[in-house]
Amino acid sequence: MSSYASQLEEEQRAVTRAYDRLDALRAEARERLDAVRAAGAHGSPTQRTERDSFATMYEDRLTQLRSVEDRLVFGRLDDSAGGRRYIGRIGLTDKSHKPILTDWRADAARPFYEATPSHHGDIVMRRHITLSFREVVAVEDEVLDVHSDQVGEASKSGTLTGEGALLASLSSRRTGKMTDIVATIQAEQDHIIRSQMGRAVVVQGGPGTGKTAVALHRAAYLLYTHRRTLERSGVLVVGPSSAFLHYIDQVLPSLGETGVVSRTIADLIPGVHATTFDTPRAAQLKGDHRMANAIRNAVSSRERVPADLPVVQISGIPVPMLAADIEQAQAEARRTRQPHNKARETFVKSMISAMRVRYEEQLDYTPDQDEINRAVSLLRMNDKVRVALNLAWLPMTGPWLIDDMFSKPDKLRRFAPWLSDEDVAELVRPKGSPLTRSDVPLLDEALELLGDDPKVAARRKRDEARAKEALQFAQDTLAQNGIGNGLVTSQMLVDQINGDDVELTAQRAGRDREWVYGHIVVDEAQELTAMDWRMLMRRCPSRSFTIVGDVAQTSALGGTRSWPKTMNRLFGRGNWDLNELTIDYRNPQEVSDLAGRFAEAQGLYISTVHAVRRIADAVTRTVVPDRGELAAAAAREAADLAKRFVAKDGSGRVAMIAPESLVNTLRPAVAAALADALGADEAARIADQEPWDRQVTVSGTEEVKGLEYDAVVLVEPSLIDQESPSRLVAAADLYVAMTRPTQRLAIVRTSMDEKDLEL
Ligand SMILES: Nc1ncnc2c1ncn2[C@@H]1O[C@H](COP(=O)(O)OP(=O)(O)OP(=O)(O)O)[C@@H](O)[C@H]1O
Repeated sequence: MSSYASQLEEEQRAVTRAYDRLDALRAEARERLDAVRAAGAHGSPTQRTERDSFATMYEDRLTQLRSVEDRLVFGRLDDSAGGRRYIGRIGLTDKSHKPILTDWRADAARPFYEATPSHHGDIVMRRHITLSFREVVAVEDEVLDVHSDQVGEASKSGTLTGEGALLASLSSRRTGKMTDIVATIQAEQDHIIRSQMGRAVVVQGGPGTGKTAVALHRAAYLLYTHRRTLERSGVLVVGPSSAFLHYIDQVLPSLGETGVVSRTIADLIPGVHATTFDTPRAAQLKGDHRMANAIRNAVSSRERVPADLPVVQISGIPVPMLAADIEQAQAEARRTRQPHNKARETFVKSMISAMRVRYEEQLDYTPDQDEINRAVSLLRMNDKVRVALNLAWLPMTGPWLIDDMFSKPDKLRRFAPWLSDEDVAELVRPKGSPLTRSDVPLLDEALELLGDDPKVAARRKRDEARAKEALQFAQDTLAQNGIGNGLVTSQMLVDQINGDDVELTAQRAGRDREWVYGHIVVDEAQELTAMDWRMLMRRCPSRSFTIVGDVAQTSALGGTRSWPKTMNRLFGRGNWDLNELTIDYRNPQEVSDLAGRFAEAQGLYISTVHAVRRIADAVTRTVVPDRGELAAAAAREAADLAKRFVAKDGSGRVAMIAPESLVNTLRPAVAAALADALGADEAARIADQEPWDRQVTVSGTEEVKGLEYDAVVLVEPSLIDQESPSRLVAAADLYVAMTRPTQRLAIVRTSMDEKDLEL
């Protein structure tokens, strides 16, 4: 047997041992679950609740143990004393608590990602283990201490290499789902993943440098390291679009973390889902931080002294509503510092009592309590009083306030006096228009000032009471039974019963607008406006953020083009750290160079990136004489690429990125070309796929943010440029489009287009 084969065999034994242990733990959890279920619905209510809690706990444990099946073990560290530790997705120990596998997030796993020949501590060799299902198919060694014996051994057995594992993972076909990178996290990425919680960590990096990957692994790392805190408060991941959230949704579960809430800004408020978009200019105006004042003005305009104040007859006595009483009652209500709708209760109470005093003043005797009560209830029921009180302090819902403000130009001008006439014209829309993506932070601001729906408040109170009761119950159960057995810790039971399980936390957080998260991860953060940021800051007052983005890819007019400017304002100088990622793992060098040159020529500030792979024919160009031939040529190109990259097993992705005005013409052309090139059945299979999971797509530039494909067909770029709201936005959008492919970039354009824009 060759020595390489014997190395594989040796590792197979270690890997089999880890899987055997995993199987045993699964069987144990399964058995316990069955036993609990078999007990059925018998016993006292206390026993039943106890059994339910155990059942949920074992189910969760089973889910976790199942989710780590793929690539359970991927590394090994050898130390100078001859010790070995295997690195994997989770930590495992044998029955006598001896370690079998070290969790990638544990401190002991750090050198696997961070050790270098110049800084390796007592680690002398790092081994990458590649599995196919449960079989070891490759091992590669990096020797960190050149003086150690392992150098000779590794070179003898042919396992000595450098970046094979990384390059293999980068060249694999795209599946439409992002995969985790635990096995190949690079040192500059690891440094960010493991950085301290409690501060704002900003990650700037060019396209494909792993910002998204790093942000998600950091979330998993923080959940592991600060589980106690984050289990209670939860982690929120904010992404640019639902398609993007679909793309990343398997990364955290594959790392054993299922309890994270992921949302776009458009659906961050429970029960609200904005599906329409403003024009770029309107979105910019709405994103301006002064819009917070506009909302405040809109609310306070409903706390005023009406011009006509009524005098009402109560038991034949004229009772006036006085401006001075209104002012006094309003001051009292404001002093409560409660939101508008809640503070209104104080206002009304104090007004009724002021009017009662006015009533009493008219009498030449002292009324008894009955008479006073009668007068008060007559005042309360009086229509004129009710109308005047509403005019003085109107109860409102958030959506109504937003709708009202944007459907009345006079009001908008009054609440936002900095807007020009053109701005107002850009923003005004018919009453009853649907809520847009850029309305959402304004709505959130309004809800903050108005206060929540009373129903939501009541539910929160109930939840709190229930959680308190459950805690007591958990403590009693533990005291009576004393549970554990290694599989489930007593703390898990308390959390489980108390509803502090991460998954439950996520569910509760997701439906509570006022939920305060322990950490927020923001991806494509350069696109957020000042109002978006306000919405996120409210959700994490501890200011523990991971913020990743690229200021050269900003396409929102109100987005960020300089991190210091935005971050100093949000967190204060010195309270945030800027990290930079510099290696492009996605694009072939030829694509990365072309995109970089273009962006620079357009005046974008771009991060320097170094692409790690070369593919000689990565960029191709097709020029047709005129627009009449464009669709057919582009569709042919897409079909050729589909033939090459798209497989029946669902792997392989091709995207056509085109000017918005051509998308509707291109879609049928691509469908027809696919049928020609791949046959009707295969074309139909692709057409039937869910839009976010389709193997061949046609879209504008906005939808492809953060995503990646094996091949991209970029159509008529100068038209994309012309259709953009500004030159910089156009440049950023084209930069994004060009940097989506992992293998091929095909540019298809007319000769006119070629003259208009150098690329
Ligand atoms: N250490 C790594 N090992 C293996 N693959 C990696 C590594 N780092 C990044 N990648 C891969 O590189 C690709 C690009 O990563 P990612 O999408 O996180 O980049 P990004 O910086 O967010 O890009 P963009 O700004 O263009 O959205 C992904 O397929 C990711 O899995």
